[in-house]
Amino acid sequence: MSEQAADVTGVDGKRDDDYEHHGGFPKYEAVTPGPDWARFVEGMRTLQDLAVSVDAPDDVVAQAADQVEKLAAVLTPYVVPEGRSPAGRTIELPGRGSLLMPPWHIEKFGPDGVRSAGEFRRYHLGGNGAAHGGTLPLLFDDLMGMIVHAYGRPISRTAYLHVNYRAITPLNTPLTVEGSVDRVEGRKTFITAQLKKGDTLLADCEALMLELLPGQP
Ligand SMILES: CCCCCCCCCC(=O)SCCNC(=O)CCNC(=O)[C@H](O)C(C)(C)COP(=O)(O)OP(=O)(O)OC[C@H]1O[C@@H](n2cnc3c(N)ncnc32)[C@H](O)[C@@H]1OP(=O)(O)O
Repeated sequence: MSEQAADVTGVDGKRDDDYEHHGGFPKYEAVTPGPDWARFVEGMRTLQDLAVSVDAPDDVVAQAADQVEKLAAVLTPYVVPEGRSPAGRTIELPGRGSLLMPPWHIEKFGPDGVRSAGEFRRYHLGGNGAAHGGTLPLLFDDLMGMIVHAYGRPISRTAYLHVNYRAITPLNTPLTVEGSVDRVEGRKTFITAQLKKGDTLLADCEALMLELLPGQP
């Protein structure tokens, strides 16, 4: 696995030193994992979709449970501390290679904003074919973290995230989410973002990201 430091020099000229010393955050570095990581993550996503959508006979469920337990036993010896797994740090993969994140890919990343595109899958189902309402704040919150980082602001945490649900968010349909910094006031970064299907607004979001003080978790 090769590692490279993320470029954390932003529009206000803040460099790695500033980045590393704000808050109690570990430094995350982008990685390019081995060739099977992408296949592993996509396979796990398929399993997540299946785990929430099958109604299989007991003997089939028993077989699946046996195999899942074997797989967990294979992986357990390799658990590492936060920030050391490729999950969440593999920029080129959907959801940065993290199962927590919807499998969306970054299309634009810079001080003028971040845009990401993808689909919600069966795993994200809420009811009646629509994405679960809780998946949208997850998508927006992760986007806010990327926006504040791409803008060159120091490590910040979400103080509030206000989501307006404007229309049903469908599954298995190409969507985009995009946002940018509106204004900065001291420690506060105000950001707005929109989730769209084509030109149709599905949801919009306003967030306050607060720069962490030294030592804040
Ligand atoms: C590559 C790696 C990139 C990593 C990016 C990470 C992104 C992570 C995004 C997240 O999801 S973080 C997880 C969700 N957020 C949290 O768990 C945060 C929990 N809350 C806290 O830790 C503290 O409340 C927080 C650090 C956000 C603020 O605590 P402080 O004690 O430093 O702030 P304080 O209460 O003194 O408020 C500072 C200012 O912000 C204002 N403020 C704080 N919370 C507010 C709020 N909720 N609404 C409006 N204003 C708020 C507050 O009024 C005040 O305004 P003024 O300076 O004008 O007086």
